Amino acid sequence: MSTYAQSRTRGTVEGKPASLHFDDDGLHWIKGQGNGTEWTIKKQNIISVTQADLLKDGHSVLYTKENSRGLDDDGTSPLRFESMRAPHLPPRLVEEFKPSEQCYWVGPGELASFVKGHVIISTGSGTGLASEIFSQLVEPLLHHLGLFAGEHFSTHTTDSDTSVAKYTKEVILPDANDGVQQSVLLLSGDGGIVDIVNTLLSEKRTKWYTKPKISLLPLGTGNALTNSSGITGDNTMGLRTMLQGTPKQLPLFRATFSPGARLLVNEGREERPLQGEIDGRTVAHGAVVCSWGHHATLVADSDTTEYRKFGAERFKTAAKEALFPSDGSPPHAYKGQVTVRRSGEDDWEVIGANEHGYVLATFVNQLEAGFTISPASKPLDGKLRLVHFGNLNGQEAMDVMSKAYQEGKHAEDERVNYEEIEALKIVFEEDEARWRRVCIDGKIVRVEKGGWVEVRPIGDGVVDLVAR
Ligand SMILES: Nc1ncnc2c1ncn2[C@@H]1O[C@H](COP(=O)(O)OP(=O)(O)OP(=O)(O)O)[C@@H](O)[C@H]1O
Repeated sequence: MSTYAQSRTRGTVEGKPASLHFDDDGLHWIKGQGNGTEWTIKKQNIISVTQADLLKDGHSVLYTKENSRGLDDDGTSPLRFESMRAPHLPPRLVEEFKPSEQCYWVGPGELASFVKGHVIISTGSGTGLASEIFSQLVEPLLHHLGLFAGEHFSTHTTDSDTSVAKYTKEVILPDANDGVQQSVLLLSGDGGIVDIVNTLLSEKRTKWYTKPKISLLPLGTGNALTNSSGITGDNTMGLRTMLQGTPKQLPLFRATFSPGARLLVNEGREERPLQGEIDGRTVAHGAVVCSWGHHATLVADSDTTEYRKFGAERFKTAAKEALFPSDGSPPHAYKGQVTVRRSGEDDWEVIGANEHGYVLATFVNQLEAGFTISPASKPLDGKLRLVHFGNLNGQEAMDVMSKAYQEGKHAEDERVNYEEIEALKIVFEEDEARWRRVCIDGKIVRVEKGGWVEVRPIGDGVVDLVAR
């Protein structure tokens, strides 16, 4: 007798007799007496297994299915939602994909009486697919779970780069300050989280303040947070983690700037004052990265409508342009003084000479899927790590950066300083403004001539991130 025959479970699929089998590859079933075609739902596509309401002992398998897409990515959601009613599922499958009882999005129950639900759809994130993915994948799932807009959650779709901050200030913060528990489903890249966190930290919080729980779906370009916090890694666009994950405090850093620092918006054409101020100093908060040099330049130069069409490729294209300028000149040598403070030490130590290529402090393991910038970083460990190299020529810099795509091998390269730090300070000695741009989680801050930035982790969190 085959292994399949020995391990199969007799049951039904959509009301018709079938024999089912679950293994590391997924859920397989054969209709009827067990000698027909085998059907499979791949394990990586399974979102969850829930109790089917019509059948007391029955279950539904909730999963994603690939949409066929045009070669030119025509704006269709890559995945759509599907479900399959099947009582008598293999017990291992039911156990492995049981949703968390603490999750608000599992369906209307006791939690719905005291938790408020919000869905934020960031239309400007990534390649602009958030609305489409909400309607083809997320909303059908929520409907299946018995959750409806207006009744169980409020929906907010962004129409500008200040939408998320405004919604946070006007809707989420007042309730958080009154001690109301809130679950936020955020369809965006890292930028959406940064907007929420900076708004919450720049306003007054009461002693009743209750941290909103955020489920982040990877709808941005790099999606550093989802790729580094165990939210992705399957083919459900973060929905499995939304239903099965646990809320964990999101570690944050504070970047304190000299007084002339300004946020650059609208493809760098406009500037705005920074939102945050603490003890009279200008600050910005982040959960991913603070950088200066090639990284900040390539993020800033590629944040245009034209570049955004390329998705994560935009970073590689902009990197080539930064390292091999079209006039044949070498890459820019960034002038300034970089110092770090290490754990248990009072003194600041100077890093490198006064010309730099790459200066980056991060909490996360990957800045985009497969680009392992900090191989020692564990999900949400809150440890700040420095990645630095000096003024290398274009080919050398490209060699070093390419190693980040080989599981973070650049960290072992002797040209790279890679270490855990407590704080980083940069004093800029550049005349030209474009070489004084700093990246904070994808946002760009330009510092004035002779200005500085200092970065360190902060102890208190303001949101929890649902992660694995
Ligand atoms: N309708 C809109 N018009 C203009 N800006 C928008 C709109 N919706 C969202 N935004 C802004 O666009 C930015 C998108 O950033 P986000 O980080 O979410 O995506 P990304 O940059 O593509 O991804 P990542 O940071 O993960 O690489 C955010 O700052 C957000 O405030």
